[in-house]
Amino acid sequence: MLRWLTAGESHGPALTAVLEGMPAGVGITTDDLADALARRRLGKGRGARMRLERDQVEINGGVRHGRTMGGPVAVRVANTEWSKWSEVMSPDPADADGRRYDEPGRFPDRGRSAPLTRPRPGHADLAGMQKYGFDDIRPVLERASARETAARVVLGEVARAFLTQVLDAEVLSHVVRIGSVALPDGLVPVRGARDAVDADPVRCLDPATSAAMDAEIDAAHKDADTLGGVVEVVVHGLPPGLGSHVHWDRRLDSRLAAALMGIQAIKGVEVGDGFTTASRRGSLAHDEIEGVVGGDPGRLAVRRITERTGGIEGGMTTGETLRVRAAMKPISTLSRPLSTVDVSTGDPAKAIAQRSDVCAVPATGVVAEAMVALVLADAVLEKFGGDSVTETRRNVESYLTEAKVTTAP
Ligand SMILES: Cc1cc2nc3c(=O)[nH]c(=O)nc-3n(C[C@H](O)[C@H](O)[C@H](O)COP(=O)(O)O)c2cc1C
Ligand SMILES: C=C(O[C@@H]1CC(C(=O)O)=C[C@@H](OP(=O)(O)O)[C@H]1O)C(=O)O
Repeated sequence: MLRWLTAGESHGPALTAVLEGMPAGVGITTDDLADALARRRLGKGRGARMRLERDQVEINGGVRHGRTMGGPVAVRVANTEWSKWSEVMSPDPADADGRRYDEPGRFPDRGRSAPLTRPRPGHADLAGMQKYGFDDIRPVLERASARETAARVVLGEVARAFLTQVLDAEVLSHVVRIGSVALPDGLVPVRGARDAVDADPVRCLDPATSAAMDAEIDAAHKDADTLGGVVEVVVHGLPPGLGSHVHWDRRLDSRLAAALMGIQAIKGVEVGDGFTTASRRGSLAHDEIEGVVGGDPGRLAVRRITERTGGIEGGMTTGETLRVRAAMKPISTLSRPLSTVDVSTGDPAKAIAQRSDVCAVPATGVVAEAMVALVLADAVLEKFGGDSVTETRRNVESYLTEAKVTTAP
């Protein structure tokens, strides 16, 4: 069983990520993690912070000479802008001279240390203040911020390496909607399409749609507004039988949905054709099955004729391409801020409006890949076990070799 945890604040010294349960022998390097973090910074619509800041990644445990050792993998992702925030976000109450950060007059111009009291509708600000009894939004926004997704992406990269090395599976994502602009139905990235998708400014497969999405972001930016959209994660190379129909929390679709919903600003999840399927008749909703000639003698090879169900039936992978979507709401920090209440006075006010992303949908695809990779790595270990990559791979091979019915590629 895989377990993972992240810690750290948006403007803190570093994020910390821990992944427990990864077998030994997974090939992973600091450069692999840095490349994954660089992908998360890509994409049109990100705010000034993405240009100013750099991720500094360091593996602090669980990996030796480029291979996992079976112990918890610990990673630190430092923030190069920390020096500008070291007083505001100091973990200790006083500096080296013993002067307290909360002493009256300590911050004459207040600046970043001034209490934030005008909660943004749509962010975690108000509910977080109410829940934890804060009179300042700062401690809420620091942890609610999607800066934390950098920590998930490094762990997801370890999971991705495991899936590649055990199954030759490939996890990739693409953007299928930004605001009102949608990719035409039926365009799904093939194996190996990741670099081409990443090279596009909005991580969209189709150049004409990409240009329209680009223009949509420019228009929202000009209007001091923000946008959401939809990302799709596609996984090639999974065997049938990950997850299970026998209990709600063993269903793979339930686990994927929870993981995707756990990403900041995700408000909807769809498996395969999901919501569209709900409007179809049964005769056009499912993937009919056919036998494939020319398979191994003595066993049956099958495939689905269409790809509507997204590669999951009964909470289990079918062996077809897995396809899940996540819908992201528009960013809630608007430079033309929404109405709110100043909680220090009770007066009507405009919400805090710091620099912010206009659209973070392309980056969210990379985060969604990480979450899907973690859930799938967990499901692979649940089904096949193994304390080393070699052992897990051997278990996969014997399952596939002995299967009476195989899913044809
Ligand atoms: C990659 C990414 C970047 C984001 N960037 C911003 C941002 O710049 N400004 C903002 O207000 N929200 C941003 N968000 C969304 C907030 O983090 C999110 O709305 C907030 O934590 C409240 O959670 P909820 O939307 O799930 O209710 C981003 C989300 C993601 C996934
Ligand atoms: C820092 C990241 O995203 C941040 C996520 C975020 C939010 O509210 O979620 C708000 C913005 O930060 P700030 O308010 O400091 O400008 C984004 O830049 C990142 O993705 O690395």
